Amino acid sequence: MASNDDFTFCQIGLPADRDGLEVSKAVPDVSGVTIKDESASDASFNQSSGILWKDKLPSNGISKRETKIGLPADRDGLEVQKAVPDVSGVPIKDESASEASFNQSSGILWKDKLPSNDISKRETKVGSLSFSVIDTSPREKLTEPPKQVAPEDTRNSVNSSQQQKTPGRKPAPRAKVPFEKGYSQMHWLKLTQTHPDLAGLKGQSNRRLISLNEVKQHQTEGAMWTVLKGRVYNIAPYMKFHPGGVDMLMKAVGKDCTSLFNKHHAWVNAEALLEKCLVGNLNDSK
Ligand code: HEM
Repeated sequence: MASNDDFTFCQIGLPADRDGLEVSKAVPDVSGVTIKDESASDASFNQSSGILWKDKLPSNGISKRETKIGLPADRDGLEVQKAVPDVSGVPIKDESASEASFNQSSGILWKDKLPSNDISKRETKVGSLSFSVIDTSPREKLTEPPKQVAPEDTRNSVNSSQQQKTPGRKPAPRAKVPFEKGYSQMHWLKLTQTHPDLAGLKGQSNRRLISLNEVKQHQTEGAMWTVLKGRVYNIAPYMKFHPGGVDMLMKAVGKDCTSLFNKHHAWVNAEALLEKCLVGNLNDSK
């Protein structure tokens, strides 16, 4: 095959691996058939001649046939379909359909998104092979050169299509702070497993009820208490490990930070992360 690039070959009837589809697989009995680009020396498409392709059969073959489409056309707008005659019962349909899709059940491999009046289609039969050559380039293209679009217009049209894709609001930028060496989340996990008393309980139970007033009194370097979802934690040891930075976490000290926490990362599993920092439960009554 001289140049597969010029054609789209389709197997009708037997939905198969699209990528692996070759003409030899789709038409098993036509080993003598070659399909060549018109410009034999140059494998590329010859725009000036407007010849799209021709198919030849060997001298012992039934006939030789050339198919031409009159005017040069947009290469991208061309499709060549090959049909296996055994499955001629399967209709080649919907070339003019308004949607491009692969329909497994009908065996149609593709259709193009073009209005019906834009398609010129020729069907030929050579021996056991039938060919459809469809010129899908819009008619006006053949007569009129493409309209020049002013650069400003192009920009506008790009912008408008981008606007359509972009949702109304941009998501808030992430505010993660690069961690200091030795203060990654992995290091924190290790510390929670090795440190004997991160909460600073000094033997006290972590089930006792703590008032908000007591929480407020713990704002020193070694004991920074906060309330999160009804539990009181000493977050002092976690300060430098907090991915949002020390400054952010400092806002939680001495008060109930539940709403702040949820505002920034409701998905974070603080119960697990701060398990070893638990001091007690908040006493709601006071
Ligand atoms: C008190 C317990 C807290 C814990 C255990 C905690 C834990 C975390 C974790 C694990 C992350 C990384 C999230 C991710 O990668 O998706 C994070 C990020 C962050 N945290 Fe916290 N945090 C706490 C409190 C707070 C508070 C009170 C604030 C705000 C005042 C805050 C502000 C942030 C910010 C701004 C980020 C970066 C967000 C981002 O990456 O988009 N955190 N925190």
